[in-house]
Amino acid sequence: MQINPSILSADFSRLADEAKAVEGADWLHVDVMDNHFVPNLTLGVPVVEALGKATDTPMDCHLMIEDPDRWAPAYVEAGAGSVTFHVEAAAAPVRLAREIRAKGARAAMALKPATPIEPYEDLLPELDMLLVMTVEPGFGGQAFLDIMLPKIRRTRELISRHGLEMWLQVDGGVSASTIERCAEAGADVFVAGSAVYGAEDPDKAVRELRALAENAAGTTGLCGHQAAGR
Ligand SMILES: O=C(CO)[C@@H](O)[C@H](O)COP(=O)(O)O
Repeated sequence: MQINPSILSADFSRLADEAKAVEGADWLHVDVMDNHFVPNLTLGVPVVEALGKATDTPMDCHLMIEDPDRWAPAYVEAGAGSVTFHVEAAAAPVRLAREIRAKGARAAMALKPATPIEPYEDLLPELDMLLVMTVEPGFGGQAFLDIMLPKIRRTRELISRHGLEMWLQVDGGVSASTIERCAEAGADVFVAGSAVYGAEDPDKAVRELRALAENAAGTTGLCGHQAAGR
């Protein structure tokens, strides 16, 4: 059970300090938005490079951009340990996943709420993680979409059926009141923005979310950076 705070909800004028404020986190979730794939604009390669120098927590870069085939490798070179591209934006998802892995990072693929998992079942062995979006991508602080729970469950079933070790991440509206349902449905990596950075003590919020997820799933897995890495 891994908790990845989303820096979209952090104070961008103090990014390095905000990254250090969650050192008990498994990964730092970095939301890259280009104002084309999603209606918001955040940060790019130079900021990821700078963040990597500011924290020991590995970075999980979620690319909400057009043409990830062109840009994703640059995020690995900038220091991302995991790079997620959207299947809706990728021209050649298998080639891209192989390229990310060949460069030494974990390869992950994201699905927007209206994108089903079933057409992509055969791609699962090419991936280290699948991200089921539980809000429409673009903004933090949105309400969790309960209607995504069956998709989380079906995705976990497919992963098990193929005997894969891959992680199943959820992102959007994850909080103390929704994380247990996600864990019960089979998610094991949880992105949380406002629930972490909106808390008085972000690191404590990470620990509390992890405990809720572990209890819900009946696990007591590794925590912190022990669980991260390939
Ligand atoms: O990718 C996104 C939004 O597109 C997320 O990573 C959000 O940043 C999560 O924020 P909360 O919903 O947890 O506040």
